[in-house]
Amino acid sequence: MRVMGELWSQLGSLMASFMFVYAIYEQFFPRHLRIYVKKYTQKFTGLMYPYIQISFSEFSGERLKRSEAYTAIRTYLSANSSQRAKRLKADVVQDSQNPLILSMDDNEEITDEFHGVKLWWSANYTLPKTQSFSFYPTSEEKRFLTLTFHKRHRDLITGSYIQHVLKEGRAIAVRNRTLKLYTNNPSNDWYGYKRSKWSHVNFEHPSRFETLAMDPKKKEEIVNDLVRFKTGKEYYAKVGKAWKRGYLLYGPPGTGKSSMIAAMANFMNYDVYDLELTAVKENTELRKLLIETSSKSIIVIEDIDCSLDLTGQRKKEKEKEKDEDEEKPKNPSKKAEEEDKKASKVTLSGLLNFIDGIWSACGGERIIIFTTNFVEKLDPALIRRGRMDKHIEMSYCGYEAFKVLAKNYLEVESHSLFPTIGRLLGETNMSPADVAENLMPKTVVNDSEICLQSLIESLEEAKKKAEEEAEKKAMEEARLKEENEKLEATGKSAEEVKENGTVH
Ligand SMILES: Nc1ncnc2c1ncn2[C@@H]1O[C@H](COP(=O)(O)OP(=O)(O)OP(=O)(O)O)[C@@H](O)[C@H]1O
Ligand SMILES: [Mg+2]
Repeated sequence: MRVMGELWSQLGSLMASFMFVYAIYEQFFPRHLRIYVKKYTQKFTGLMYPYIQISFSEFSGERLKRSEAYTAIRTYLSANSSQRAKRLKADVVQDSQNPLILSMDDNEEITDEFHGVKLWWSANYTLPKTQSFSFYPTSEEKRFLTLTFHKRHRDLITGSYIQHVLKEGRAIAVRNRTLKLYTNNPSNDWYGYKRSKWSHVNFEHPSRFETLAMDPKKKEEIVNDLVRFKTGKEYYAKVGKAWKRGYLLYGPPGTGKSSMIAAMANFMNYDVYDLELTAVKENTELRKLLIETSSKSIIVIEDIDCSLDLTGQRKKEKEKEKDEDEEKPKNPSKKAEEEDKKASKVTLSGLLNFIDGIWSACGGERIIIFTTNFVEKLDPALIRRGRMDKHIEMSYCGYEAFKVLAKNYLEVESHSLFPTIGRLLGETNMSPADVAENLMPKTVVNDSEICLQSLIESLEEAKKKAEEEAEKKAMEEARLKEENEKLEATGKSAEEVKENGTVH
């Protein structure tokens, strides 16, 4: 004990002398001299120190994008560290197959071995230069992983080991992958505690191509297109095109546009980013959201005609509004507020840049899908080929599509009522959603005949309704035609009639 006590006191006085010398050095040595000394000390220790260090930062560039290498290495180390590291960090990921994820804690070090060579990995972080007190991690905290190895193994490590780690990390990530459905947060939440532009939940949609009711030829064409895209990395590189593809899904409500997106995601094993454009204030925000999406993903903008002021129709309406505005002056402050609201929205050119600007190539392997009920309303610039490479029409239920639904819902592949249904489907428009609703069993007993009969009744009703509406329309047209003919006969202009009342 006495020896220990003496040792401590000697160490204490040594530290005190060192601090004293350092204080004198700091005080009396000019700054440029100190830099000089530091430079040569580092050079000298570099000569003596036989190890090489490589660091991998969490974010590449100016914190724009999470580094893919960092993520892959972290995954590799998480898979290996739980046995080797002594201080582990536990993350509970609720929506994962394996909810408890263990990884090495900050400032912890683990060893790895490659072809008999030993190397060290450590997880580190640096704090921001200007510190302010906060309960939450600041956005300036920089995390990085450091790899240390002996300099005589430089070629092996930089040549094969790092490639091995990245490959393994990516493979582990694919094996553990559960599909995610992301939705964008309002920009006010981007820099708070959560610091996240996208929120996600597990994507567990049951829709598959097998359950999708549509023309089998069309379905096969889409599946082939997707396979070509997935396996086309070299092809896209060869022709100098960014590795992405745009689909425009259009058709009446309930024809399976959203179901098609889910089927695509399940088929490709891609995450889905459901982009709510109305929550995006401006074009720069749109770009930031895009950069934060990962590759192997589908970016979806549903009902594009409703999300934005992008349609020719709406532009005209806006012009009309403008004219009206000029006529009756509004409360000026309210008007300014409204103008401001309009100005802070995403524009068509912003969206075009989002789809095919240079930023959209970051990450690659991405599919962009727009859906709309009214394709004719969209600005042609938005949907031209090259942007939306493939236009897919989701139409009313045909006979082939009905057969898929009957098989899925009733497990029936043929029935004596099928021909009647086929004829009625050819004569009237009914969405697959409505057909599917009729095929759902109404009682606990799953009687396919009752369901098919109910579908026939609905189809007949729909047909009758459509015929009545067509008759009404024809009568209205005939009345208008007659009125026009009378007008021409009297030689009066339409304006005159409007002013003086109807023609008799
Ligand atoms: N082609 C289809 N194949 C199988 N089921 C379908 C199909 N179309 C619609 N359905 C059924 O109808 C429901 C609604 O379809 P979905 O949401 O995909 O339509 P939508 O075209 O996206 O409609 P909206 O234009 O209103 O968004 C789905 O949950 C699905 O059960
Ligand atoms: Mg939909």
